[in-house]
Amino acid sequence: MVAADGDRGAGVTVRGYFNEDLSPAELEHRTRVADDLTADVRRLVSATVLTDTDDDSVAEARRHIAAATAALQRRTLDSDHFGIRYNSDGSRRHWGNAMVGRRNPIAPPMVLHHDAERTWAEFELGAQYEGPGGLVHGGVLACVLDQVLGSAAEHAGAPGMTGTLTIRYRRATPLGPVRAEGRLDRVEGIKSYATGSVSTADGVTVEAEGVFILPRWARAADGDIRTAGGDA
Ligand SMILES: CCCCCCCCCCCC(=O)SCCNC(=O)CCNC(=O)[C@H](O)C(C)(C)COP(=O)(O)OP(=O)(O)OC[C@H]1O[C@@H](n2cnc3c(N)ncnc32)[C@H](O)[C@@H]1OP(=O)(O)O
Repeated sequence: MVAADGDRGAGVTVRGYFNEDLSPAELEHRTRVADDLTADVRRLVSATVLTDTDDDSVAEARRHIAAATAALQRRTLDSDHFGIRYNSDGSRRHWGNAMVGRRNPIAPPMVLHHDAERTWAEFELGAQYEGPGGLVHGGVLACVLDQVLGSAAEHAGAPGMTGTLTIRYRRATPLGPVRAEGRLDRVEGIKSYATGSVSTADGVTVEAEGVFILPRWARAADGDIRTAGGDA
């Protein structure tokens, strides 16, 4: 397996992979703690956008937030990012990921599902993802599609870093429930081509195609990267 932020051998350094073998009970516990905390902070973010309360209430909220931040900072990770933490059996945790990270309140979150043909997620993009008034920010939609297309390629066994992502905004996406889906169309050597879309109840709003490229360091670490196990 890949070393933690270290020399992968043959001069290959892989940043952001950490081996931490967690027992099933410990993993279940950490998952529950992460989900509960992150859900609370997401509610806080939403409330921050939508509050219309008085100054005293805002000051009160800020004191509580400062206390909460200090409590969380009593002990922190050794690194400045969560990275991809994995067990020796190949199971992985991308809990810091901006789109799917279960420890990341910025993530909507998207919970990805896979079948033989596609990867998809149904989730809510609320007030904190606003671009034009009442509508989802275009950059957020690009981020969503980057993740879904990249994960579709990865799940189909052809992972890669986004080389090129082409987005077509067909019509505006109102804030609220959305569905995102992607599929791997073809593989040419180290390049995977994926397509996908975002839709609402009224139909497709955004289409995308992406080229995902297995980077040099992963080509050197080929067995490890391509055969890594599922996410927790
Ligand atoms: C693995 C774990 C993932 C796990 C991924 C899990 C899902 C993740 C979903 C989120 C994805 C992200 O956000 S990824 C983060 C955003 N993306 C990045 O940061 C990528 C930054 N760029 C890079 O690291 C690099 O430029 C790469 C990896 C894209 C390519 O570099 P390289 O590996 O050195 O490639 P190189 O040998 O020069 O070229 C190889 C072939 O690819 C072509 N090529 C090179 N760049 C591009 C490009 N941008 N768009 C199209 N094609 C390109 C070349 O013409 C060549 O074609 P030919 O001559 O052979 O025909």
